[in-house]
Amino acid sequence: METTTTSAAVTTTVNTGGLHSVKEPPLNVVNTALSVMAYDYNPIEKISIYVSDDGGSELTLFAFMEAAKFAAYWLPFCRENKIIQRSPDAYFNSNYTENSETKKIKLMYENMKKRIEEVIERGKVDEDYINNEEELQAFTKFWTPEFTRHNHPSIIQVLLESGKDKDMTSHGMPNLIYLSREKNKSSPHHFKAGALNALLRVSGIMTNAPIILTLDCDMYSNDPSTPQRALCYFLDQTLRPNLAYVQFPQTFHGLNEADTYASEIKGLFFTNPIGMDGLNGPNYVGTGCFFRRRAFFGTPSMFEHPEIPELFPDHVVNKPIKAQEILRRAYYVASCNYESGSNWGSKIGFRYGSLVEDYYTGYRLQCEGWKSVFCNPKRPAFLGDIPISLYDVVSQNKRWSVGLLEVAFSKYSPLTFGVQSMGLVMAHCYAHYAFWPIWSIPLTLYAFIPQLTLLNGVTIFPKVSDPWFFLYVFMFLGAYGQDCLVFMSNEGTFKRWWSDQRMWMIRGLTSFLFGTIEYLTKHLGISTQGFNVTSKVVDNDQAMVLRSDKGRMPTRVTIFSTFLACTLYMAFAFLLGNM
Ligand SMILES: O=c1ccn([C@@H]2O[C@H](COP(=O)(O)OP(=O)(O)O[C@H]3O[C@H](CO)[C@@H](O)[C@H](O)[C@H]3O)[C@@H](O)[C@H]2O)c(=O)[nH]1
Ligand SMILES: [Mn+2]
Repeated sequence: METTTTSAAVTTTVNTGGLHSVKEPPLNVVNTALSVMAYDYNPIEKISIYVSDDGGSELTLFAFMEAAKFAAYWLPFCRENKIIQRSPDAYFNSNYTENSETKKIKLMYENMKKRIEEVIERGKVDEDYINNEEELQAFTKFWTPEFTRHNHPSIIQVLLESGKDKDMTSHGMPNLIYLSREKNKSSPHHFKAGALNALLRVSGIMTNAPIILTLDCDMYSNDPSTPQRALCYFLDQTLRPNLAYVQFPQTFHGLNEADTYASEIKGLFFTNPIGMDGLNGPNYVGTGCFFRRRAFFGTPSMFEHPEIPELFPDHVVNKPIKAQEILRRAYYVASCNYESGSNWGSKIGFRYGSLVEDYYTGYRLQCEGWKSVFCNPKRPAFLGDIPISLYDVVSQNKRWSVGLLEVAFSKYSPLTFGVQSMGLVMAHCYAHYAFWPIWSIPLTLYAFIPQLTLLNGVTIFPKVSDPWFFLYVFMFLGAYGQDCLVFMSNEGTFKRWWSDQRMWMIRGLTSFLFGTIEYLTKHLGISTQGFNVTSKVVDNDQAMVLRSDKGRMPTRVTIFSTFLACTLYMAFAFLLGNM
């Protein structure tokens, strides 16, 4: 697997928590994987797709066994018809031309979908859904009665082997590997960062491509030429050898006109990365990002040795991925205690210690002297699902808040360590995010104090006749005007800006506030909360199932009661003030 100027091996990792077949439906992950398996890349055999299933769900493995079969038809169909939209679900929902060929492939897709949905409905893979001895073995060997999500051995299944497996036109196919790392209660699993590090090692042992794309299960490829676009940067002599990653923006499909919950998060995914691109490069946002494998092993000038030579980023794998020796080693590096006492998570790989492992890893890499690039093509390279409800947005943001504060008050704080390592301006960009949650303090004060003063007859704002009033007006209009202009100049609309402002207030009074409280209680040892996966369903019935999830009710009530209390209080003050 070497890099030449014309082709490079690419590893694509698709993450699914599979934590909940309702929150992260296997069919979505399958669509994501198929969209990248169908990349326009020559030779396609150099692409390997690793699916990390952190929930260890047999349903996900089953879905991928089906997907591997369907891929043999889907890949040549896309290639021969020059299809741009290569996520089957998105393609069949678009305005495609119907003819006998598209009808045939649609029928196959529907059949696959039906089988996957039936298996999900039953909650397990029955024997009549299993096609051969090899598949049967996989299910019976791993999913024993003792198997639980939090306690199970590693599972590695090679579903497609490039070089051996061919599509219906005898053309090559990429590697497709299913991985669910070992889990047990006594070893920390480090959430997504832990899953990504296991992927980094397993892919290192099996194919060791120099370029890695990380993709979440809720984001499919929307443009088959994306790898070439990213590779242009990696092969550019002027950018090498300090370039660690090429980040594409997170873009979403299915936003309504006003983007009610401001899910687009324009500042985070568009405006700020454009600015940071003019400095050392944007922060990593967890998905749609191509990395140079070498960046995970030390600074550009100081190589950090992994434990075994097979994991060196320049190691050449010269055995087939199904070779006994390769598989044995892959299981070894996917095990729970492989990392104990090692540098994984501190000096090597994705970094541990924050719930926003993406922000933290990008930050630490840039502190080490690595650079990054923001690539924002006209046609979005990836399209993702937006959180489906206000509750989801708010709790996602609460999780981010906790993660950001973990960085803000660590020994790697952007204010201290950051300023020393990357300079004042870059450190300021990172600090801006790290301290986001403490905006809850001024926002909460702003939401309550004016009413309090109103009720008590105290004036805190200058009178219209007072010359200071103009300074106040100037600052008010200036701040909002500038924010609105920046928003609108990046393909924004006034309506969406308004939603963005509204959500900022809602976040301030809920996510940021509760995130700060959770961070404080966590650090005082009172509570230990983890990573709650954002749900990815759009189906209403399924959403209802999710809503009735018993354990989550109390947080929802407390989170919204603050906001409700504030609104009622404002209304009350308004009425009283007008009497
Ligand atoms: O223990 C875990 C938890 C999560 N995941 C996966 O991580 C991804 C991201 O989780 P999601 O619930 O979608 O989080 P979001 O808040 O929607 O994601 C944003 O924020 C995360 C934390 O900063 C980043 O990891 C994501 O890339 C970024 O899109 C998903 O594919 C999950 O399956 C795991 O593999 N293992
Ligand atoms: Mn997500």
